[in-house]
Amino acid sequence: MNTSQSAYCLERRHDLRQSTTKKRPLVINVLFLTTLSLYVLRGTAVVTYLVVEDDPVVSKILKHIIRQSLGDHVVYASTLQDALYLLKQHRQTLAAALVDVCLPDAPNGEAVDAIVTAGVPCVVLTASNNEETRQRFLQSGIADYVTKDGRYWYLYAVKMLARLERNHLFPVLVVDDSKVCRNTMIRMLETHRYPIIEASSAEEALEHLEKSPEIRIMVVEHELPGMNGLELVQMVRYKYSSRPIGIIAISGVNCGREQLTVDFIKSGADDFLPKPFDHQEFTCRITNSTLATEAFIQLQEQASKDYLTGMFNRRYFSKAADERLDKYNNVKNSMALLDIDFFKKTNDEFGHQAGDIVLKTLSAELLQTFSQLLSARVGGEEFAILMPGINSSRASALMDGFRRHIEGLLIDVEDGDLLRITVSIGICTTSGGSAEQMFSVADECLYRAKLSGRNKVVSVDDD
Ligand SMILES: Nc1nc2c(ncn2[C@@H]2O[C@H](COP(=O)(O)OP(=O)(O)OP(=O)(O)O)[C@@H](O)[C@H]2O)c(=O)[nH]1
Repeated sequence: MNTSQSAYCLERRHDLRQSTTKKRPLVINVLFLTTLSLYVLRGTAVVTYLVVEDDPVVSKILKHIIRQSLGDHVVYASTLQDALYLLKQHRQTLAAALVDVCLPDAPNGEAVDAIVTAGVPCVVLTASNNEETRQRFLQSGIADYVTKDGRYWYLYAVKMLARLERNHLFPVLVVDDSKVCRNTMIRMLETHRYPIIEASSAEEALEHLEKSPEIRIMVVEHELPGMNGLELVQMVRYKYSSRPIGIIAISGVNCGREQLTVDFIKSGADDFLPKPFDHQEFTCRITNSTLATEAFIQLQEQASKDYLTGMFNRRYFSKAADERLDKYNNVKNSMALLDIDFFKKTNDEFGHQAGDIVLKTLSAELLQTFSQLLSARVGGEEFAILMPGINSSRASALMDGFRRHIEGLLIDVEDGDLLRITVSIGICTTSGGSAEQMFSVADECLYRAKLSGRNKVVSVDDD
């Protein structure tokens, strides 16, 4: 490429940056029943929550809170009989239940027992703050025990229902050399629907973390054979610094506990819990850690993804591309830059919303076609695809196939308008170089594709 072309490229990149900146739910109303069942669509799966409550005032408050936080799909019932009927009806989709202890036909928690026996995570709602009753239910396998002590407790109970539905996404690694202690913690965690992985030593825990990057919470006993819990926490925070893992340290050692707590927190533990601990204290701390980890994951997502299309953004692409290229050191790697042709016209003629639909459609096509590859939206109407280990001719064939696919696509932009678009693609192939260097060469090729008529693939193999 000559100098004037390069200069044009820079100008064009500048323009592009400027342009980038512009930038079945099922409702069942069963009258006269006061069992509440929620049907919430999460993706394609229908999730049902069951709430059993006979007090009309409490039911009304719950209905209001649930509608605000979980959805608008509520069914009521007030008796054990109704609860059993709904349990049977919705067994396949029941995510969790909120159950009153005292019902007209079940005054001693029989409904709670039925729900627990059916294997549904259960939050008990009760007017009684009796310690004996609390312990009886906790030992029977309920997830939580909430007293009817005002609005904030109802809010908590409903939040807990939602939590129970999501906990399966947060595998917990339990690290303790005592099988008895592990089993006790596992029983508590199971009532909250956490997937569990066990380790009896720090070394075993590290193996699990290496094999299972989806581990989100780690409970670590300090006294372990070999490497101790504190050293394990230090190593995990060092080795997996960007991984979202909530860590709770535990210890039965009394002597020097204050210093141990401080050491753990300084080393990256989020919490410290002295043994022995109460069922609820343990699960509350696990819940807090899960919430913090979930918030961290959301922040990571927001920082790495494009809001409109859900694709990765340029910042994430550059970093992740370099990491992938490092693993493909001595082979040919390719990177493609793809840009929609005359996209300004689409916006001008059909409106910005139609333009957004085009961008979302193209993104979905890219994600589906290149699901095994790293792709991203790197500018307003510009996308990048990294093809590690793929040579120039293969990369050109792949991209030309995609170009033709897009050319043949009819995009429904609502209002009955069906649009056709074309894309121009530049490809850089090289056996060395950083993601940014490849990006720059691919951009020059893209410019040439545009200049020579658009709806084309232009590639360069720089070796
Ligand atoms: N609808 C929509 N348009 C966007 C978005 N981001 C950038 N654009 C538009 O993308 C268009 C890019 O226009 P140009 O850079 O002139 O390029 P073009 O019209 O595609 O022409 P060539 O690339 O030369 O074929 C501008 O109209 C931007 O407003 C977005 O998020 N949504």
